[in-house]
Amino acid sequence: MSTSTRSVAGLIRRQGFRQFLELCKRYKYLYLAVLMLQLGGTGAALLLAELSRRIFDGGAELSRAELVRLIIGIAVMVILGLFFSLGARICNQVVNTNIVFRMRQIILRQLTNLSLKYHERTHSAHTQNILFNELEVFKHFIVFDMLRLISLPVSFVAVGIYLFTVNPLLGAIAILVGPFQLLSNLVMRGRFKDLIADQQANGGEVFFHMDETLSGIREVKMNQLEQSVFTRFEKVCKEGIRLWISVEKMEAVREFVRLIPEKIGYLLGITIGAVLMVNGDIGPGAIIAFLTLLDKVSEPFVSITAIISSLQRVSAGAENLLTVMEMEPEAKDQGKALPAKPCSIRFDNVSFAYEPDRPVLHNVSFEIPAGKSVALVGPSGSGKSTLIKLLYRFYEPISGSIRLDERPMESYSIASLRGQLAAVTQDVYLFDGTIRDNIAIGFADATEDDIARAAELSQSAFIRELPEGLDTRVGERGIKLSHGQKQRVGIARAVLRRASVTILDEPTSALDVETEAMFQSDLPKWAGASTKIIIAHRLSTIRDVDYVIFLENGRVQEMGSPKELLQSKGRFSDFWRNQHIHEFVS
Ligand SMILES: Nc1ncnc2c1ncn2[C@@H]1O[C@H](COP(=O)(O)OP(=O)(O)OP(=O)(O)O)[C@@H](O)[C@H]1O
Repeated sequence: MSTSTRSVAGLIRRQGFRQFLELCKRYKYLYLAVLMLQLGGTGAALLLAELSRRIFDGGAELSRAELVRLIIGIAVMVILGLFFSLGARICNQVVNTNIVFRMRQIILRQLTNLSLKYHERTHSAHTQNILFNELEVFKHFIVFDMLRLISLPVSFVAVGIYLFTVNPLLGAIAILVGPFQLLSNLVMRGRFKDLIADQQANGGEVFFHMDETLSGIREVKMNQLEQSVFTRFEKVCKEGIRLWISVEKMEAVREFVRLIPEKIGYLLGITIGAVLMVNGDIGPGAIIAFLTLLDKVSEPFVSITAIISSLQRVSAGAENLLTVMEMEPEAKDQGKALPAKPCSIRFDNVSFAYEPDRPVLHNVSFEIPAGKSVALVGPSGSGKSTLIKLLYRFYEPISGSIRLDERPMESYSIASLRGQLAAVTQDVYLFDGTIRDNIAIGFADATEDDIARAAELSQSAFIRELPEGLDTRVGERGIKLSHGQKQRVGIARAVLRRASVTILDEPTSALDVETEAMFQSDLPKWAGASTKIIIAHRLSTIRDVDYVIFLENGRVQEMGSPKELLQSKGRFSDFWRNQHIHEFVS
């Protein structure tokens, strides 16, 4: 982490930080209400001190009526003070709740707008850590400290002036206590920031371990990894305990240092006040006022101390959050709309690499005429899925171009491009909702007829047999459905889209032979006239396609109709014979 990022000044200059500060503007009236209530509280405290001073200075000379009036005044100030603090607390909580939820919305929106590249490179636990741990650090600053920052100067000046008028010497002591308290922020500043950064990193590790264990719970159980998972997690937790205790100790030491000037001020005030009183320069009321208000004068400095500490926490502990906020989101709406009709696809010398020095595609060129079907075939890792990712514009080619209907794909908006692509993958992701929700995902206005047709064309007869039919809940990731049933729902989803391009990543792998055959023969019916790209691992899937593109090590080795390629006895034919000898023979 760079020093500039970790310095408070560097932090304030950062765009990610300012974006959150902007959020505060929305709540300016609530902040104002809190400010007024806090100032009301300071006013009540001042009057309380003044009334107390009058009682003690008046002593035996006060008439009964005056004494009663002063005591009633004190009672009113105490009650007002209570109500001011109640009101401030409620407003504070309203701001707090709003800001936390809005910050979550901002961060989630930013995360969903970031490219797939970011998400493929970042562990989901890391992202969750940002959403929870780092956000918590930020929230504390924005919600609590910002509010205190506003009321600080006013109460300091008001109380300071009052004490000065009561007695300049006592006033000076009270005012000087505060600035000395700021020194506590210098205590182990660098070490404090290092610890906070380590603490946040450890928070990320905790999330990482929990996420890995729970996401892979089936593998953990099948391989009896419970103990080793627990042992590793225990180590991370021990480190967490060490770091948290170290931070708390450091905070305690800083608090101790902060209290020293306050206590010295208290002792000095009592001593000097007593001398002045004995000499008859001030009455006992002045000392009472001093003691009542000493806290109030130093309060702003206590707040500044907390704010600086909080900023130090943010600058060291919210680095990932700020980095994410400053990333460029996908510009999904720039460009013209891709027409809703089957389109031709042309790859011209496309090369691509995920990592700079590891090319995955080399000068890939092919063309798929509009409405035709093409099978992408090749050994594992040859780059088939990568071609699809480029088509979705999840990544950009390093060189070469991809054209849709003879126009560069960059000329179309990403939103319309993705809207015209329908993909069915082997591993269909179902959201926790009903089957109907999962089929109609992204199509809020799909009619019952559309959904029923999609279910029918995807051979999803099983839905009718479920007691709640389309309203059956599928559970987390569709856990309540079999693999084949999930795939049918995925197919129904694609059918509903009526997209220009249909992409099938071996979608029938989990279907029984009979259903697969029906599915294949119905392909033209459900995929309509769309251009079809099929990633194939089984000969049965590609028998009827118009063209086959055989990829190997990121290069197109052969192209042609399935029959031609099988007859030519080239690389594709060899590959197929080796991989699918039984199917081939049959
Ligand atoms: N997100 C990624 N980051 C880095 N490398 C990747 C990423 N995704 C894929 N690769 C690499 O790119 C190469 C091509 O992968 P791709 O998934 O396109 O192959 P594939 O032909 O679809 O394989 P399969 O048939 O096994 O699905 C592989 O070497 C793979 O390791």
